[in-house]
Amino acid sequence: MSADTPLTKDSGANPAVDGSELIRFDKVTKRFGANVVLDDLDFSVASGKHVTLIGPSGSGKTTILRLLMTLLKPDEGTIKVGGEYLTHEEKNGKLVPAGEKHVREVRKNIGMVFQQFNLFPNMKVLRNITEAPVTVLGMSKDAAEERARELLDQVGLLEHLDKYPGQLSGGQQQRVAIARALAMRPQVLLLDEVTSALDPELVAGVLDVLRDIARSTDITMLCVTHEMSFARDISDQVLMFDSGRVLESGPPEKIFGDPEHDRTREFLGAVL
Ligand SMILES: Nc1ncnc2c1ncn2[C@@H]1O[C@H](COP(=O)(O)OP(=O)(O)OP(=O)(O)O)[C@@H](O)[C@H]1O
Repeated sequence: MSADTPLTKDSGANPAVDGSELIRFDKVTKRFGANVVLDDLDFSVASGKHVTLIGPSGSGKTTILRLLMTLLKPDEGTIKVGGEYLTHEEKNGKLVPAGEKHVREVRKNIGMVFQQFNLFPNMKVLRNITEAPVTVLGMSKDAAEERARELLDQVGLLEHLDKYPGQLSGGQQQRVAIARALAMRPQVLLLDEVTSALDPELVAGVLDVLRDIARSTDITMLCVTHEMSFARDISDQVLMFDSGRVLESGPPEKIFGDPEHDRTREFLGAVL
């Protein structure tokens, strides 16, 4: 299957690239009061692919990531990750709202990096990374520390493992946050505008780390970004959102080079 397999419901089935579909939104609607933020949304992401969500402010991109992190619940529809319902579980042949234990299990497959880093300020860098693997996955402290060192090396921060987050620049903190997310060995990494809180001179270092991860691992990435050249570099697929729906999708060269919709052209004209 080629990387330009369409993802919208209007374009029919979306078989996964390697046969496995990692994320599936099925008729998902999310409202905040009268504001319909996601409108009967269908889309899926194939395992190992890097998918970027673009679109105007308020079009629902971050809401999608927050639903996947179970920070929000859909009003209608279902979400599956790795073939398991995130929003529901099957009991006695019936689909019922998911319980906490089920949600925790499915969510182990998902890592997220937030705009604001969200590191634990009172823990040193190494402990920030080992904490969840030890407490949630039950890894031994030694194994977790070995893995944390490998990851810190990968994000170029090995010499800072004994510092507190407050002693690091924003860009360095964000690279620690990336290492922390990867330490849980998630199948999918969610990236929510991870450079938008950074001083401009720190952006490139973080994006380089993510480019390296995209190139060197088989992790699935779902990324919300306003960094269009980064999106062009790492994406197998770009989804253009408008008013809570996928307006169009395709490989970056198509979306950035020859979009179908005027609305996409206008949006890209404003941000590029
Ligand atoms: N907790 C909330 N309560 C009420 N409204 C919300 C909440 N979270 C998001 N919204 C609204 O949902 C809509 C979509 O927000 P979302 O953050 O998903 O958009 P976005 O496409 O990521 O925008 P941006 O590019 O500006 O981050 C917006 O109108 C926003 O005001």
